Amino acid sequence: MKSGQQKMDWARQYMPVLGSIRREFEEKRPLEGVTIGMALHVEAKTAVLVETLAAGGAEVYITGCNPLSTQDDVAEALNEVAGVHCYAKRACSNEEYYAAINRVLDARPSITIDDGMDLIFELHTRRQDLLPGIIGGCEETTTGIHRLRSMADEGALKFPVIAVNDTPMKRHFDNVHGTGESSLSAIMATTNCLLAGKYLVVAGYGYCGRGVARKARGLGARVIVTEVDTRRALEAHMEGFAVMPMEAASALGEIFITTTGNTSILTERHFPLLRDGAILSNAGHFNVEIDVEWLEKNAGDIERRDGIDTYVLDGHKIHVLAEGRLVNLATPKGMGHPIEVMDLSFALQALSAKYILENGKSLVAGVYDVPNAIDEEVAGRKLTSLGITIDALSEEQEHYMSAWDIGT
Ligand SMILES: NC(=O)c1ccc[n+]([C@@H]2O[C@H](COP(=O)([O-])OP(=O)(O)OC[C@H]3O[C@@H](n4cnc5c(N)ncnc54)[C@H](O)[C@@H]3O)[C@@H](O)[C@H]2O)c1
Ligand SMILES: N[C@@H](CCSC[C@H]1O[C@@H](n2cnc3c(=O)[nH]cnc32)[C@H](O)[C@@H]1O)C(=O)O
Repeated sequence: MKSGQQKMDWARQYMPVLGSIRREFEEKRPLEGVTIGMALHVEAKTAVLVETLAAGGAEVYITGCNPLSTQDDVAEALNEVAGVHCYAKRACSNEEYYAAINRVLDARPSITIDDGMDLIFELHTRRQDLLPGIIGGCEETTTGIHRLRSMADEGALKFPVIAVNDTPMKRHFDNVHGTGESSLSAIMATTNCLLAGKYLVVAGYGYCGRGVARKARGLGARVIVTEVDTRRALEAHMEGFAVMPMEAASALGEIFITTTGNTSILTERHFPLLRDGAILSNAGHFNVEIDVEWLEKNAGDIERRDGIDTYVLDGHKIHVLAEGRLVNLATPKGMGHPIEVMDLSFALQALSAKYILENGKSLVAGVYDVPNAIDEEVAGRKLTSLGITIDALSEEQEHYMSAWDIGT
């Protein structure tokens, strides 16, 4: 077996939820004749989602959603799956990246599945001619949904999109546990540095940030949190983390992980304050949380290793991992989120794609929650796969929970 197929085989065995959906898809073929266009991180777990959609009868066209996260052997293996066409390539240029997005759109998909909204952006700008053929889309990540909501607010969004990220079965597991574990393991595998006892700065205490902060504390790091939201800063404080502005944290931190989805978190204001040998990484969105562009232009000297660029500023070394792109996916050692976590996220994607096919035509353009029934179904399937049973409300309890006239 070739390495890409071996990776898919490995992932498949820890994806019981998607496996159960695949068996149903094979039998009922709910996506028969549908063309799906996708831009996701092309690696083994994504490949298992793709083969599940193809098993449901879809013709799938896929490319990457990040120039550094594609695993070429998996891309090759995907091209051998019947009904699948994969255009992703690791370390592609910006031009190649958008050319591949356009090849996916050339297939005239009626459903889109995005991670970061690059397909939908292209459709609403340079490929508007294809909009009438779109039934709807699904979006995987927080920043993609921020962008979609801004489009919807301006009346610019032209079809319904399911906000897969925002449903509990996604963000409470993928963003918290997935980003927490995969970012730290990628940093450790890339640097071989110890976390125990180190000052580790987490920028942003949202779903991703709290996962990173908690798991880093579990490994013995001294965690500092930076925030701009008063309530989240207070939550971090009461969880026992030190909270301070980034300028103060810059002088203390030994490892930095940005998880804000915002821009300009570590910039020329902070670089001169950093300790010699500080390690900077991003687990948020795109390559704008750390101002790598400024470092590239202003560093006295630059040394490049596999997954680590070292910038020398006034004799101080600043190490940036994965060119400031998602550290858990874009470092050569980054494998992305753990398989079991992506099993949940991609089960939601498969069921949401089916939902949008069945219901998209009756929905007006806008951003929609994953239907609660799908969220509950994924949780139920996961519990079943674990052999865990839970209690059910009795009639008396159901009545009590919905009554307003029963007091002290
Ligand atoms: N690496 C991954 O695999 C992965 C996984 C899931 C999500 N993401 C991405 O991570 C980012 C965060 O996602 P999330 O679900 O945690 O979002 P979130 O909205 O829950 O959290 C982001 C937090 O960052 C804070 N923030 C914003 N600007 C800040 C600033 N200047 N300084 C400090 N804090 C600031 C916000 O107040 C918020 O609390 C998004 O871009 C998302 O797309 C990455
Ligand atoms: N395309 C942007 C968007 C952020 S990706 C963040 C998303 O990646 C997803 N993700 C994380 N790990 C994996 C993985 O291993 N395979 C596929 N998707 C993943 C996860 O669900 C999360 O919402 C960028 O590359 O900067």
